[in-house]
Amino acid sequence: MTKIIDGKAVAKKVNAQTATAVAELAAQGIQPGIAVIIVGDDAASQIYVRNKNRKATKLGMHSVVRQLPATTSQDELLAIIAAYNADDSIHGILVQSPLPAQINEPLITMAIDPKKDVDGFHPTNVGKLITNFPGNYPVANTPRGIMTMLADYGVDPAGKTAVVIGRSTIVGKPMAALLTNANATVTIAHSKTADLKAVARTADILVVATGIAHLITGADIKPGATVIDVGMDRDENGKLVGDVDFDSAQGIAGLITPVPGGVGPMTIATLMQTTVELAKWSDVSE
Ligand SMILES: Nc1nc2c(c(=O)[nH]1)N[C@@H](CN(C=O)c1ccc(C(=O)N[C@@H](CCC(=O)O)C(=O)O)cc1)CN2
Repeated sequence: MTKIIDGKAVAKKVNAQTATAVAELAAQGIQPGIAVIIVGDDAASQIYVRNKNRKATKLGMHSVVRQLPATTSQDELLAIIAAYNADDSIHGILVQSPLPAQINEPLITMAIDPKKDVDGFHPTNVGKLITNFPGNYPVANTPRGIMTMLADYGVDPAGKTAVVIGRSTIVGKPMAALLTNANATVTIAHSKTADLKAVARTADILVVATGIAHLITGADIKPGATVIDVGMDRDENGKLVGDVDFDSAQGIAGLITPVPGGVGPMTIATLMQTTVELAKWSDVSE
C-alpha cells in the first residue's frame, strides 16, 4: 500500500517550533523580520507572497511586502535590496521568482547580503551547501522542507539511491546537494537525460521537479520508492496537479507526496523557520 506524506501536517509541526523560537527571541528583544519583494503581477506569485506575509504575521514576525511594477528597472530593484541590507529590522530578504525579463536574476541574487539571504540562493550559501561547510547558513527552503518531510516519515537517505529530476537553482541542485550530504547516492536527471524514465526507475528516493504535468507515471517508479512531487502544474481541466501521476503511482510507490498538500506547504513553513534562524544568527558575533 502507498502511504501519503502529509505536507500540511509536517508544516504545522515546523510552524509550532517556529512560534516557540519567535517567543524566545521576543524575550531577548528581537523580532524576526522578513522583506518579500515582488515585481509584476504574476497571479500565482501574488498568492504565494500573500501567504508568506500572512504566515509571518501570524507567527509574530515583522513582515514587509514590497510590490513593484513589472516595469521596475534592475537599478531600482538593486537600490531597494541595498536599503533592506542596511535595515536592522529585516533579517531575511526574498525576491519572488520569476522576475520580468529586463532583470538579471543572478545579479539580484548576488546583491542580497548572504546573511539575509533567506532563500539560500546566494553563491556564498550555495557554495557552503555544496561543500557541506560546517556552521550556520541558509539553505533553499523547498529542498530543505523535503528533507524535513523525509525525516518526519523515517526515510533516511543514507545508502539509498536518489534521483532528482530537474536542475534548477531553487530545487534540483540544492536538493541533490542535501541528499548527497545525507549520504545518498545521487543522480541529477533533466530534459537531456537519455532514457529519463529508466533512470527514474533506479531511485529509492525520487524527487521530480520538472514543471511537466504527469511526466512520471507508476511504470517509472521502483516498487516501494519514496516519491516527492515538486510539480505545480495545471491539467487540461485547469486542475492543479503534480509532475507525478498520483493515481498510477498508487500501489507502486511506498510513500508519495500529494499535490496540493505535499511540498508546497513545507516551502512556506521552512521559509519562516529560516527567517527565525537568520534573526538568531544575526545576534551572534563571529
Ligand atoms: N524567491 C522564491 N521564489 C519562488 C520560490 C521560492 O522558494 N523562492 N518557490 C516557488 C513558489 N513558492 C514560493 O515562493 C510556493 C509555491 C507553492 C506553494 C504552495 O503552498 N502550494 C500549494 C498549492 C497552492 C495552490 O493551490 O495554488 C500546495 O502545494 O499545496 C508555496 C510556495 C516559485 N518562486
